[in-house]
Amino acid sequence: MRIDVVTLFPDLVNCVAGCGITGRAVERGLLALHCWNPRDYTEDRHRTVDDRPYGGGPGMVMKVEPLRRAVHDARGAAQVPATVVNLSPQGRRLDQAGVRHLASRPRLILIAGRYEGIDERLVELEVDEEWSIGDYILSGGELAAMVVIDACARLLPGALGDEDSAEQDSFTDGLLDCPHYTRPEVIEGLAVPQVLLGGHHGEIERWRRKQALGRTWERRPDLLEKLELSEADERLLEEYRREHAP
Ligand SMILES: Nc1nonc1C(=O)NCC1CCCCC1
Repeated sequence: MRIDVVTLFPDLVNCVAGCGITGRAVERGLLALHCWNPRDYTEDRHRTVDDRPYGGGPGMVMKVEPLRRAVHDARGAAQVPATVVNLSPQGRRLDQAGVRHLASRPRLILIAGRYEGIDERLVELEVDEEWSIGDYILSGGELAAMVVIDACARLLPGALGDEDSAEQDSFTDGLLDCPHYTRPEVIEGLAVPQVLLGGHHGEIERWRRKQALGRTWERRPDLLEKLELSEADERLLEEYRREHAP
C-alpha cells in the first residue's frame, strides 16, 4: 500500500515511518509513505501557501494552487490511481469500518490542512473523500493523517506479528477489548483474575469474551445496538449483567 501525504510538516508525518508497527510495515515494504510539501510548489519569493479569507474573519486560508500542484505531483509519482482524502472535522467520522475501507485502497493521498482550512475549490477539484478522526479541532490535519496511516498499516497482511494480533483488537468484531494483565500476579493487593492463571484456554476465551461483551454494554451500549449477538454471546452478556448488576 502506498500513502502520500500533502503537508506543510513532513517531519511530523514521517515520524510514523520511523517506529513501531508502522515503521516495521515500511521496513518490510508493506507500506510506502511519501510526503509532499505545498511550500515547495509556491512561485513567489515568500513561498506563500496561505492568504486572507474572502468575506473577512480571523486567520488564514490555504491557497488552492500550491496544494493542487503538490497533489498533481503526488498522483504522478506512481502508476496506481489514488483515492484523495481530506482530513477535517467536516469529514465522515472514522471508525474501524472506515479504516477497513481506506486500507483496502491500493493508494491514498492524504491532505493535511492547516490554518483555518483549505480553499473549498481544492476539495471540489481534487478530493474524493473527507474523513474526520473526531469532533474536536486540531492545529492541522497531520495528526489525523498519522492516525489513518497507523490504523491502516495494522490491517496490512504481515504488518502484525503474533505478539500483537489485530484479530483480538477491540473494534475488530465491534466490541470493546477485554482487560489485560501481566506479571506480577498481585500489585497493591490487586490480583490477576484466577481464570487467567489456570491455563484452561476454553475458560480463558470464555472469560475474555464475556468481559468484552460486558464492558461494551457498560461503556458503549451504542456499539452493542449495532450488533447481532449470537445466542452464546447473549447468554454470556446476561451472566455478566447478573454478576455486575448495581
Ligand atoms: N478532527 C479532525 N479530524 O480530521 N482532521 C481534524 C482536524 O481537526 N484537523 C484540523 C483542521 C484545522 C483547520 C484546517 C483543516 C484541518
